[in-house]
Amino acid sequence: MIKTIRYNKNTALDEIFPRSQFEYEDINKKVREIIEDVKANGDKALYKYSEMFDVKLESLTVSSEEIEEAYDRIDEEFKEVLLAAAGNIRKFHEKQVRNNFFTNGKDGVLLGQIINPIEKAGIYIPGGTASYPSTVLMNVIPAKIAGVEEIILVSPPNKEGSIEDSILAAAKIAGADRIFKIGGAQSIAALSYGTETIPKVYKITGPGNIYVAMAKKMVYGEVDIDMVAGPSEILVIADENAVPENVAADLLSQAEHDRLAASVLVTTSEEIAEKVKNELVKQLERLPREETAKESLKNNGRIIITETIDEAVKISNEIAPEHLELCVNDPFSILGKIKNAGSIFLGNNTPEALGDYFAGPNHTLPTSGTAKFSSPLSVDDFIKKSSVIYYTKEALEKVKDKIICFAEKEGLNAHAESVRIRFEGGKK
Ligand SMILES: NC(=O)c1ccc[n+]([C@@H]2O[C@H](COP(=O)([O-])OP(=O)(O)OC[C@H]3O[C@@H](n4cnc5c(N)ncnc54)[C@H](O)[C@@H]3O)[C@@H](O)[C@H]2O)c1
Ligand SMILES: N[C@H](CO)Cc1c[nH]c[nH+]1
Ligand SMILES: [Zn+2]
Repeated sequence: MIKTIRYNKNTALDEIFPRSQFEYEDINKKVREIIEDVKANGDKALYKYSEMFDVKLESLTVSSEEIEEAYDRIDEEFKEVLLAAAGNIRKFHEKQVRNNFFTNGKDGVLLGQIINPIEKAGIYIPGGTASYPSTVLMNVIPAKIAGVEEIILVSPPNKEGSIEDSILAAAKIAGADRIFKIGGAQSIAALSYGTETIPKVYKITGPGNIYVAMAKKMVYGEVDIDMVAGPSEILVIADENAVPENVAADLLSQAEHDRLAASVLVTTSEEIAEKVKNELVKQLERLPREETAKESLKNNGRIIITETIDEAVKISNEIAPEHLELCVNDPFSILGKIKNAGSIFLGNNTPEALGDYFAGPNHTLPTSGTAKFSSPLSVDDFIKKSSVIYYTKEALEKVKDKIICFAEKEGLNAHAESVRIRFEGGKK
């Protein structure tokens, strides 16, 4: 069910953990066709794909009455949980806010950087095999803090043709502006090109399955995207102090997301490796999503045994997991060696699920090794910067010859002339 590998210095890292390339080429082709179809045929294509993959729809729009009714229907206990989680997420993300800055301008030169929110953002909330109100909070709250004017949320409808109450309630709490019942690659195409019903946005954020992740990759350039946040991943580094029951439970917490999710244990302890393996079998049986988790462990599950924690860290840095748990005696002592990971969880009492729902940092994180070059979703994803430059004539005169020299070296005489003309009336 899960492969065990003994690492030694000669083992190639791509032998240890080749992320499953399962059906990727076929999916790629299919996603491209869906995007082209939506681009050409708008809503008509959306209704067609919704019927094909999800459910036949009468309308794509969720009305504000439907949102209010859903909010009223959810139970009080869950409402309080949503509000408390939203509070933690807001508090954490408010620390990410950047300010404009300007130089003092005393020398006749004023330089600065001003921040503007992205005006329209589209947020994808997965909904195919599970419902993710937590992802609503994680995406909408940073957009709201950044000051995005129009937040458009899309999510696939359930079999009854509606969006779960919990998603709509979370959207109301977080402050989404409009909600549409459409999922998959077709919804990403709709947000990228616009249709009769769905507005085109400037940036799309939010995680999803392989169809969604590939579609986001393909529309990048037409719109901006946050990252490739695909099937979930967890890597646990464990020494002999780890608790096998906890480690197994945490590995399964991500395996249950998707048959292409990845759960990896890297440990220096043979005993922990064996015990975690046995625990996985035991705990799997109790899971309602047993089949998904089992398939995920088969596709992308690994137990890797190393000699040292440094080797474990090296492997982890190479895999660059979405979530990394450090279940070792002194997790803080190895934190400084971690180079590539979306979110890092320290010690035996910090389960990954704490980050998924409640602690405050974002759970939309880079997957598939992209933590080597990208970061968790943040307020930064919903802003953009403009530079500001102001010179007085005296200040420009001091540097004019240098600019003219530079422009002429590049053979761009119109550039040189645009500076010269301000001092010599355009004559050489
Ligand atoms: N990284 C994160 O922050 C994060 C957070 C939550 C969930 N996730 C991930 O999001 C994903 C959710 O996946 P999901 O499937 O439950 O929901 P989803 O909403 O991502 O995907 C459902 C959609 O996939 C499309 N689809 C399904 N089968 C298809 C097919 N055969 N051909 C074309 N399109 C098809 C349908 O349009 C459907 O609406 C999981 O991989 C989970 O790990 C990631
Ligand atoms: N673990 C997911 C990110 O990979 C986020 C999530 C939402 N709900 C439960 N988990
Ligand atoms: Zn999760």
